[in-house]
Parts: sequence; C-alpha cells; structure tokens
Amino acid sequence: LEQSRLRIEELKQLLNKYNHQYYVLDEPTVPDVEYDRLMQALISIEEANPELKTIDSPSQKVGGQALKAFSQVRHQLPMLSLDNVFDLADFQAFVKRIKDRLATNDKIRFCAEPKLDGLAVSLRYEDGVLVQAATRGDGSVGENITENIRTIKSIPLKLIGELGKDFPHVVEVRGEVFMPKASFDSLNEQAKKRGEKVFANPRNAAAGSLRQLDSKITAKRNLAFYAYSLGFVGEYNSDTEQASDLIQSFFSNSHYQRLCQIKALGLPMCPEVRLLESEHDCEAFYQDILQKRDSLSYEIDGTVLKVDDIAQQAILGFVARAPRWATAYKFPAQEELTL
Ligand SMILES: Cc1ccc(Cn2cc(C(N)=O)ccc2=O)c(C)c1
Repeated sequence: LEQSRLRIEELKQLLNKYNHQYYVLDEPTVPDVEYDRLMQALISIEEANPELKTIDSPSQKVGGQALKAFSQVRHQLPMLSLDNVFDLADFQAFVKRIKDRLATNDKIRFCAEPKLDGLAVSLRYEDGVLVQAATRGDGSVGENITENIRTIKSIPLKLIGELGKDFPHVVEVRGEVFMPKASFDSLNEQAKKRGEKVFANPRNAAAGSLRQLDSKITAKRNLAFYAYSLGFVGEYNSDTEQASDLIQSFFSNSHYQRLCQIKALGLPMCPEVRLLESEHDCEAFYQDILQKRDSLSYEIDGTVLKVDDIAQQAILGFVARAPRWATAYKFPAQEELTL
C-alpha cells in the first residue's frame, strides 16, 4: 500500500505540473500521449486503492458523482458588482470623484483588464488545496459548485509554492469562468445535430455548464477561467475581518502585482491585463481592447478599470454593493446574434 501511495503522490505532482504547463503557460514539455499514459496509470492505481484517492488528484478533472442539488455558501467577503460607465465623459467624472475623495491631484495608477462575459466565481484554497468553489449568487450567498469547478482544466487543484512562505492557510481567488468562442461554436453545432438545447451566447453556455449537477457533463464543456482578484485571505479561525497585516506579508499593495502573484500560484490571468501609470492612459486602453475585441478568443463586454493602489482602494471603499474605486467601462451593445 505504501508503494501505491508514493506512486500516486509522484503521478499527482507530475500531472498537476503538466496541466499547468499545458493549460496555463501554454508550454507543454511532454507529448499528449505521455500525459495520457500517466493519467491512466493514476486512475488505475486509485481504482485499486480507493482509500488513496484525494481531492487534489488530477483524476478529479473528469468529474465525479452527480449531486442531487447544490448546497449554499456564504461568502466571507461579499462578491460585489461593478458600476458602469458608457462614455469618456462618465469615466472622467468617475476619476474626478476619486481624486476629490482622495483629496489629491496626483496621477492615479489603474489596473486595466477586459471585462470577460462569463460568470464570477470564488475559489477557496486551504493549505494550498482547492477545497471549495462558489458562484457569486446575490453577492453574499452563492451555490457550491466545487465538483464542477474541479473539472476546469486551467484551474489548479493545488497552488504552486510553499504553505506559509508563498501563501497562508486560506487564500480565496476570484475570477470569471467563461466559455471560449471556439468551444461555444462546437458545443452549439453538436447540440443542433443532437436536437439538444442551443445556447444564445457563450455566457449562457458557461452558466448552463456550471449549473450541471453532473460534473461529468461540465467536464466536457471546455470551460476556462481568468483570475481577477483575491477574496478572503487569512487563517482558518479568523473571523470575517481581513487581517490586512497578514495579507501584506504575502501579497503586494498593487492590484496588478497581486494578479501576477496569483498567476505565480498557478491560476490563469488574462494576458490583456495592463498596469496604467495614469488615468490618461485608460481611454487608449479602452480603444485598444475595443479594436481587438473580435480577434480575442473569448467574449468581452467592455473593460474594467480599477485603482491599482490597495491603500487608495481602502480609502475609497464601497457605495452600497459597488466599490467607489472601480468601474466597468462598457462597449456599445453588439447586434444580437441571429441563430
Ligand atoms: C490523449 C490526450 C492527453 C492530453 C491532452 C491534452 N493535455 C496535454 C498535456 C501535456 N501534453 O502536457 C497536459 C494536459 C492535457 O490535458 C490531449 C489533447 C490528448
């Protein structure tokens, strides 16, 4: 049994590494057949020794037992929504409100990213292992979709790095689950052939795929994920308050640098994310993303511009459920697809 346990450990580490190389870094170092051989070996040892199967095993990527229903999860930190702006004048008013409240006339650094048209989820890693994933829900309570999230190939089941050195006991990562355009097109083509439900757009297809009680179905939907912020970070026993000194001992005071750290932990990050040195660079970013919109492999409905400095974010706080320090700068609606 000890031999099998060691062999399983070795296979898990190899396969989790290869998954990261293939799905997150896009730099595989072994051929697919080699990956497949190792995966088959892992699955057969786990079948022979079910008591050795663990929740961070890459064999989870194919899905598990179907659920009867989803349980609910209360977010330790609420998942908030974003206010919108639709034109440059609105965006400039947003910046002015920020400057007035910060009582500064200094340039404001922004973390800029495309606004992915998918579903917001929160991933909870304890001791570096993915233990829970939840939808946004109403911002305070969401659905527990852990089994479905585990099947998303670019989401690591285990963080890269060392507990206590690179990450604390509890790290939540928030981001968007989405269905790439190519996956959406082939899913609908297949659905048409089989007389099954056709989805109106990739966002609905992603939502429908995450709401499957049978994670084996989710596993076949080729969903993807990009992280866009931290959620709760701390120790198990701490109450809902953020221990900001603890966060600062692990993560940067720049939102953009935090995203880079999250990427180093193994989570995918949108390649279009930029650190902008001033509010005057935001319009150019918005126009740049707008002109490359059709060439992106995923659907977006605008950009998200966040004050980059964490201390400034804390001063600006939130209004009702939306932060004063961020806005979604949206694109004009695209003509609806006629199916
Ligand atoms: C048979 C087979 C096995 C694996 C894959 C894709 N793939 C490859 C790797 C790899 N090369 O590091 C890692 C994970 C993974 O999912 C395909 C397309 C087909």
